[in-house]
Amino acid sequence: MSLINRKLEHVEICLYEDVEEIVSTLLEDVVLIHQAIPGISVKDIDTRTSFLKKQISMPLMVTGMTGGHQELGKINSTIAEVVEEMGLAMGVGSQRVGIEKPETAESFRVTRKMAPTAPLVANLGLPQVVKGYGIKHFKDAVQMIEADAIAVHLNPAQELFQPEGEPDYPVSALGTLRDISKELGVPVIIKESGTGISMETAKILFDYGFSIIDVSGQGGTSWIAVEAVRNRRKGNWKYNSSKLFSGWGIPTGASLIETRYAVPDAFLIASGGIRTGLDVAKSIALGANIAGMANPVLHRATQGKAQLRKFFEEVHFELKSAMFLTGSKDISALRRAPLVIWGRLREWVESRGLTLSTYENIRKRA
Ligand SMILES: CC(C)CCOP(=O)(O)OP(=O)(O)O
Ligand SMILES: [Mg+2]
Repeated sequence: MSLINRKLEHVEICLYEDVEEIVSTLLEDVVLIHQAIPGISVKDIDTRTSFLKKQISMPLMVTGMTGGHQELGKINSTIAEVVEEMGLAMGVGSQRVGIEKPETAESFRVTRKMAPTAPLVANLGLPQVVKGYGIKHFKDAVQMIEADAIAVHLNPAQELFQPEGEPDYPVSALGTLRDISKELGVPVIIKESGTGISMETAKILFDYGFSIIDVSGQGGTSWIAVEAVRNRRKGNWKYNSSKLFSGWGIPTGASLIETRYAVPDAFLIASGGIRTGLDVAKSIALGANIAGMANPVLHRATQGKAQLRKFFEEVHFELKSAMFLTGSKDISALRRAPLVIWGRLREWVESRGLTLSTYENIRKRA
């Protein structure tokens, strides 16, 4: 029962405890340049793009959050219905519980039932590959939601501070995952979980053949902070240390630049603290192919479909607003939109030995 309880506890903590925005994404240090003659009309703006060989209405996916209990299945169902209606993409939470507790698989399966055509992303953790998960587990997870891809989550910081965590992350697991991916039939996405991907790690992922990367940086939900709450509730000795590390990780804006710099041809998903359509626009201009949101969607989903629909409509308007005011008629134009990187994000880039002029060329070719 502890695995299922952890799934329920994670969602309850993300909804009701203070575990977000411990530090900034540094996206506030990205300024899209205003153009007083945009040269286009808002009505002509095209926000569509493609993801996993399907077209989506704007470069946004709901990144994997939950599943593993009937109540969590209701959340997946609500999100999936609105995602399908609005032409977006969606991931599910770790399906380890759906495999180890088959009675909970319906809480994942409902996602494809409610989103028959949307791009859907399955989810398993690299710790499970270390623990022996093989091609059958991966095929089961993909089949469970008829997924278009599977995200393999990297969560070493969360596992380290989780009371029952499994902080084992040998590089050899990537070799095992590469072998699995060759037989799987759908692409493997590598996603972090709120602490970001560095340029060193991006290079290792690329060397092992993984080039669809969700950076999931710091600035949104801190999963170390989530486990700190669990430690507090359980009186676990790790509590103080997990509080100390709650802001650990690479801010999303910095992780996006590092990953794009390291792997210029990767398909990049920018998640971790993406809260508005302006964040989405900045992420695309900075080099992401699409953006990802989780916790803000979870909050609206628990308020009902109408609230979630209204939220996505606001995000779409904010994205179109940034595109109009930068004179970007479509997503490929937005990717080349002039921008300034200043403040701490500029300091981060320079102290990591990256040159902004080189980055400018890289981000525009993506
Ligand atoms: C992926 C992470 C952000 C949330 C789930 O962490 P977890 O260790 O509970 O996931 P598992 O059920 O796969 O162990
Ligand atoms: Mg785990």
